[in-house]
Amino acid sequence: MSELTPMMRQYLEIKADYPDTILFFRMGDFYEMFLDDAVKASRILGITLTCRNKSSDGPEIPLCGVPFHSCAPYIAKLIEAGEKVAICEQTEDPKLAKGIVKREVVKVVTPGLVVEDASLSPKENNYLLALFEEEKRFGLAYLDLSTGEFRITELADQAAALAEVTCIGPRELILPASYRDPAQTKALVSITAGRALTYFEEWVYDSDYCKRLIANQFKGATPATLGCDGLPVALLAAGAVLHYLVDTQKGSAPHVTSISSYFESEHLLLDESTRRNLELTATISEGKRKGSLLGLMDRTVTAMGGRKLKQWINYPLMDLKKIVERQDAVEELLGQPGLRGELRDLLSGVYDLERLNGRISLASASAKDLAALKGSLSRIPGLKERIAGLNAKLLRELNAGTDPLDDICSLIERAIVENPPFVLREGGIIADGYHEELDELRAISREGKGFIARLEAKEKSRTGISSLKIRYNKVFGYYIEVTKANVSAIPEDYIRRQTLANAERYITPELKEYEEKVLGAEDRIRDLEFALFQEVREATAAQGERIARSADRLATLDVLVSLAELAHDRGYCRPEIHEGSELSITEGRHPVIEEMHSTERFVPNDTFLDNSENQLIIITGPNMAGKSTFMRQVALITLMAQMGSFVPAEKSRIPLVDRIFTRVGASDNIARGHSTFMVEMMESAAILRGATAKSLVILDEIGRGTSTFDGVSIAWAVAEYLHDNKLHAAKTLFATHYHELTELAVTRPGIKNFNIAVREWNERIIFLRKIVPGGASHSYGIQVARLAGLPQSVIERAKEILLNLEKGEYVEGGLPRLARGKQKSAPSPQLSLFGAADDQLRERLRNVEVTTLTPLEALNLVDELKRLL
Ligand SMILES: Nc1ncnc2c1ncn2[C@@H]1O[C@H](COP(=O)(O)OP(=O)(O)OP(=O)(O)O)[C@@H](O)[C@H]1O
Repeated sequence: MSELTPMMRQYLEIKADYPDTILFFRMGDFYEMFLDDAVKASRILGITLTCRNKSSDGPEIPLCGVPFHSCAPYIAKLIEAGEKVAICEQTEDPKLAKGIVKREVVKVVTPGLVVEDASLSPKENNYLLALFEEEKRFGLAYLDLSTGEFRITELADQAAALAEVTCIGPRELILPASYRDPAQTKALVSITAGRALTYFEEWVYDSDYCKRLIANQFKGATPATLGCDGLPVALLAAGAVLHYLVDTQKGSAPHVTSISSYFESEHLLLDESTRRNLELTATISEGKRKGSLLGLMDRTVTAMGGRKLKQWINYPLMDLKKIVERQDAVEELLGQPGLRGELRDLLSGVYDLERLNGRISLASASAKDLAALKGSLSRIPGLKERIAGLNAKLLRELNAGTDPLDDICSLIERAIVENPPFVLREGGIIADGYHEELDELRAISREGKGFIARLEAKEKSRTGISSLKIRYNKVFGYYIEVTKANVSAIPEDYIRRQTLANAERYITPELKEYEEKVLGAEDRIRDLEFALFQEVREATAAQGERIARSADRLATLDVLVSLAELAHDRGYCRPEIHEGSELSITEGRHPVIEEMHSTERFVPNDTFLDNSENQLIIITGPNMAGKSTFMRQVALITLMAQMGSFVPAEKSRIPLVDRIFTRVGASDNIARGHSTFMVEMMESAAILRGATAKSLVILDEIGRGTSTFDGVSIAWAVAEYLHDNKLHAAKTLFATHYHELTELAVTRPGIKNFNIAVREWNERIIFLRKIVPGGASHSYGIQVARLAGLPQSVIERAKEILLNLEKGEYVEGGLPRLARGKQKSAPSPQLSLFGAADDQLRERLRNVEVTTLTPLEALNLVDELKRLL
């Protein structure tokens, strides 16, 4: 330390308090970074790394910097890379400072707490989430600082908590310090990977401290007045979020005005793999919005609407009344295409009010933001007028609850010019007529400028120098410039200030007097304008809660219009939601695949499921026939129905479903240390544990990740369990290539067989895509392999092997192949595991010559038959 300059000592002292951030250390017009920070930041930002003290005796110090007036993109880039940035400002005027200038960290920008547009995507929330665990309860609290939304919930097991975190998709996590333990770290890898992490010691999660933080943030509120006292563990997590907020934002975040809590039971539950498998908000292959259900459904025109729609997809409702209210609104809007167009036009001029509100509260909004707020609010009266005549309850409530915020609109209208500049301290923001003193100063400034123009003319004629000019620069202020050739003609009262190669610059007392007046006025104008702007911003911030409420209503309106637009474009029907058990879909389609299909017409299919005779449907059929598509479409239609959306079908009756489970495809998770088959079995186990009679279960080829015999046995037992165990008897769609499973329908009354029809033609198959009753007998795997382009020689060889396997089956039993040949009318040329023993019994009996049988032979025969059986 002793070798260091006082400034570096100050830097290191401040840095010690912010070890896991990159410290932006303000020095004049730059933010400088030193040492390890400089090395890391220069790499991420692609800027030059230099060295301080290179020539002197002291230690070499790596250094890099970014200009303070254009630091935003640099900060955004560091945040994007998952770093946190502490902004350290000079907190006293360097001109007045004795010794080293005082400096302080004024805020820490972190990935979970950014509010600048450059670091956010419009239709995605940006959450900071705290997870806390106490007595086997898992509390989650998450905040989007950019919009002020703060939600908490509590879950009873770790898997559900992790699934919820994945669904929320926070950018940054706060975890208890005990989670640094390697065992915990491993268990949490699914949520921690790729996210910024902060660990808090136990004292932060203290109930009294939490109550104090809540009272501070929410103006004296208590957990009870916020309606959150039923979620004690989640509240402690909320405390951690507030603690972090105080720590990083230094000031307050007044637009965070309440906490809303929710319970698992309020929503149709979807576990992590189901969300992924059904590609609700992102595709499996590329993780993109496009191609997902959200991508298809999103016809919103505001960023707020886009975020809300995502929430509706992630949290379908369980409350019949609320679903019907949404449906009523969608139906009414669907019936009025002209009105819908007008509403969309008006809404598309509404900026992201939630984020504007956030920036206004955090005092980071520019005058442009205020103008955008005014422009957006000015759309509200038109919107209200247009929905005023509608009948649906939700629309009437939306209308009543949307505050046009006239007072804010007219304040901004009066105070801020039409098209204000982005920079705040250069003036040009406040409108004429808003403030008397400002108007006077502006008059002086204008007049002063006019005076200078007149003075220039006067001096030209006095000196006879026609090229004489009065100019201005930052160093000398106003001056008179005369070319070298005319210098002899200058009057005596000219005072020389500067000599250039071919000109001289002068001032006169008269010029300086006016300069003072003009420049003094301009300085004052700039200061006054900034102060007035801050006043307007503060007055607007004080109405943050009202702005937030209106913003929420407009977002809902946008989503409802979007759902109506979708229903209109794609010809959807209104599902009848009911509390019973029957799920019936007529001519249902897969919403995403039908839209992607441009060449092949999407073939609609019917579905009927209930909790008695059609509880579990075994679906067989060739590869590529459309089994997965069919099952997913049933799940998606159910989910869309519970969101309040219309659905891709001619007609549908959907029971309230408490959970949708899917076990689809081979998704392995090597990162979590599980093989493909292990994941498959873990997901199946979770389904058997969690499914209820009100659930919908989609099982796509379970058991295929292991040997055929093991696979069939597991699939068989799982189907039986879901049928026999009434507590877990969920409505189930079960696709399989194990045709043996079709036999379950014989003994189990709730199990039915369906298959997806194909037609054979010249050794090829034609997919009809129609689901029909009965089991299939053939997988046509080899034909599909041929379609996929497997070499002809491989296809031929596969056919030979298949034939041998089929024949070999019967030879192994020791029975004559000829007899088997006569049996050819038997339904299945497919390798039949369970049919073999039956066939052998039958063959054996058929060959018995009863008339010549001795009693002993008869006895032996019975014994043999029993053994065969
Ligand atoms: N009803 C339909 N109408 C038109 N095309 C369809 C339909 N259903 C499925 N398809 C098309 O068939 C393709 C294969 O469907 P899907 O993956 O559902 O078959 P599968 O029977 O599950 O196959 P596998 O047994 O090989 O997994 C889909 O990608 C889709 O393009």
